[in-house]
Amino acid sequence: MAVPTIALYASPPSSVCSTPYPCQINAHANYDFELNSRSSSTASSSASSSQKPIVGGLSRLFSSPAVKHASFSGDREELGWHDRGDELKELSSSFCYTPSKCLAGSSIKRDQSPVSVLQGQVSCSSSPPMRIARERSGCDVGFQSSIHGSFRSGANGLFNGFVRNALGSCVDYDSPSFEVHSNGIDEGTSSDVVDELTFSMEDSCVDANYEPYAKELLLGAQLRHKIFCDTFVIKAFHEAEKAHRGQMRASGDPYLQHCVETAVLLAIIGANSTVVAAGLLHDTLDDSFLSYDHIFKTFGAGVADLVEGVSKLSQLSKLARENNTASKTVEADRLHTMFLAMADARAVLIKLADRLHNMMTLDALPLVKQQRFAKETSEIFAPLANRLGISSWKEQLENLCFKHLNPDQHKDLSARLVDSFDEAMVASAKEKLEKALTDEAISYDLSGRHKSLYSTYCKMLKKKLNMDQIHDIHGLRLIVENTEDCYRALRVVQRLWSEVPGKFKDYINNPKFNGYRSLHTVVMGEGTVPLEVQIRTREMHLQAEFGFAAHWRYKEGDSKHSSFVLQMVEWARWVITWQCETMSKDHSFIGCGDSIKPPCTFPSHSDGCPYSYKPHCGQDGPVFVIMIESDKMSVQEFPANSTVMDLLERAGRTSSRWSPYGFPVKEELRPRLNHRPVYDVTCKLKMGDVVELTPAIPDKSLSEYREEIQRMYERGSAPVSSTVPAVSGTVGWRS
Ligand SMILES: Nc1nc2c(ncn2[C@@H]2O[C@H](COP(=O)(O)OP(=O)(O)OP(=O)(O)O)[C@@H](O)[C@H]2O)c(=O)[nH]1
Ligand SMILES: Nc1ncnc2c1ncn2[C@@H]1O[C@H](COP(=O)(O)OP(=O)(O)OP(=O)(O)O)[C@@H](O)[C@H]1O
Repeated sequence: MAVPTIALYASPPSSVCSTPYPCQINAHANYDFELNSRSSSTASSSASSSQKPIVGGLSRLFSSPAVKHASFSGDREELGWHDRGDELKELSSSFCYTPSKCLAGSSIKRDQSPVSVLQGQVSCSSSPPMRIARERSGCDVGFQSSIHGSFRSGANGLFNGFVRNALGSCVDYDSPSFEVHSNGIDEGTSSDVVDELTFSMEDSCVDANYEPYAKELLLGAQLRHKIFCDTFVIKAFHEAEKAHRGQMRASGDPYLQHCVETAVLLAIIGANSTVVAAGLLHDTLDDSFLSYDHIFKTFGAGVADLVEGVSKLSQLSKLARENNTASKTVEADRLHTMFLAMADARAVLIKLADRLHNMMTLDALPLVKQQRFAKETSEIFAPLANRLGISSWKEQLENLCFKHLNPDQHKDLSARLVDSFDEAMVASAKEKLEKALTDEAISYDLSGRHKSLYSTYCKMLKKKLNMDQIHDIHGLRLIVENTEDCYRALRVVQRLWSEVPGKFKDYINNPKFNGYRSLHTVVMGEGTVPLEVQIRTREMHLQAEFGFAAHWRYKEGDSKHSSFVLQMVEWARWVITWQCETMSKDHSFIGCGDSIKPPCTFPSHSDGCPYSYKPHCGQDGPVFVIMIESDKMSVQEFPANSTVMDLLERAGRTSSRWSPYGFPVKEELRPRLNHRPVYDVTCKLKMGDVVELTPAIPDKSLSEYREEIQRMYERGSAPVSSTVPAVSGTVGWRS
């Protein structure tokens, strides 16, 4: 059995720097279980000699006294981490059976699907590259103007707000992420922002006065992805280094390492330099002296807003974690929606990367915290990654949660999957199919994946199957040009291998109720291992990724979502896919990415498709607000344009402390909106607002409180205890 190798070390540094494709970097099969430890020796031996010392060197340097311990924990998520070589393998769950083919140079064309970028799948096509007739500039202009037009036309709608946020990721569509100008800003950034920046090349100098560990971190990142050679990103590294200097994580490692790993995760899925820079700075607002204004002045609104967005998401996540909100299905769903709606979709992406790295390094924390984070991750962040279509992150998050929450099952299934997983078989099946398709002159895009440990576990549970009955642990997906080619390709598959009886499904002639179309068959590959082959056109594939038949909805099952939620998720997913695919483009691969690119208009249904829905830009979606009452948090849904008064009325209806008319019985019970007192209860609620309803002082505590004050005065001391807040008259504790 072939043993996977460490993803990030599989390609020589030069190729990593020049080809920022996930598939090229992730030349491995990543199983987040025992396979990792079994593969570690192979992994390290396959690492290039110039890379190996980085891990060793870092570990050495991290213990250097040069790294000072900060007086505060530094990590807002209370997470510790440590540098473990094998954890780096978890940076992607994708694998490439024949990575060299992807890199084989200009003679071999490669179609990189945007979807597969995010799914971490590999798609290499050989014989004639598929092309979509798409006038690049015309298409982009159409796309941009149509979106601009739509969100401007209904500025009041919440959905429009979301669209505007989402659009933030699209407006620099054509900016080449690696072209850096003297001001350090990506092309495509508006000139007025550029004018405001205080960036200088000197600041970005790699030879800045870094501690050795920081230098190594930067170098290590540069070896893994060329975006870290971008001066704008280096500048962000520089700021992050300054901001977090001396801070340590619970593991004793420098805090900066977490920032770099978060940014590397983003770079690997194709995020541009703005997002990667924000990834480096993502904790600076909360955990350092840096202010929004400073980030704004130094990096522009693009980065500053993203960092602020991540900070807000972190606060919500903390609130939810402390209140165990995510465990309630309805509220968890509202939280997902809120996350997507209140922030630029890219801020969610950064938060996910931050959480993924934290999950990878969870072992440094006490068990109880490990459990708490794993639980929240499984309830909030893995589903979010699923909704955004970032399958490789979703799988890693799920596998890590599984490991922490169900260690016995995890261990057991890991051991069994190690024996059943046969990467070599899939690699040779893929090669064989490629050759046969080329002989038949069928244009194709072929990708492969192995089912993740957790997905296998869930399928076994859900369908009450044992492992031998799961037929899609190994799978190939073939995307061809038209329906006729689907059937031609099917015949090729049937000629090559024998089919498992009863497993053929023709969802092209008989689409599923949700519109999903594809041919499925299971064949016996070489040996006794079944191999699932899915065959579809690009159009069918887009339908299976966006909109009605989207994979995230298929995976979530029968959940009933409002059309607002559905649209929001699809928008976010589309925006991120578009952005990452665009940024992952490498100009040396002609035609790459053009085959299964997200469509210029959203969503991607064919004309007249009954399942298609269009974003209703004038639609006012609901608002989700966090309400904290008597120390209990809930996520409440309100119609668009609701006010604080509406919230008070709703709270009043369920609280004995309120008058039958929905007004507070006691005047002092004033709400606080985002930590500030509300003076005007007619102010509108916004997505993600946090409203605290100051609890009434129970008579008992009030009298205790008075007694304590009395005692203090009797003792001649003022009430300075932090547990005894200052009072004004006889009213509440807070204004
Ligand atoms: N996006 C999307 N993918 C789907 C949908 N239905 C099926 N699939 C994909 O197709 C695969 C196989 O689906 P089916 O052939 O219907 O298989 P099944 O009935 O679930 O049976 P098993 O494969 O044995 O579990 C799934 O594992 C998914 O990857 C759908 O509605 N949307
Ligand atoms: N045969 C296949 N070839 C390539 N990719 C696949 C194949 N089957 C599923 N995928 C993709 O792999 C990712 C992980 O899917 P996963 O294995 O968890 O579920 P699934 O196979 O789609 O569904 P289920 O578990 O219900 O069978 C998804 O992005 C999915 O679209």
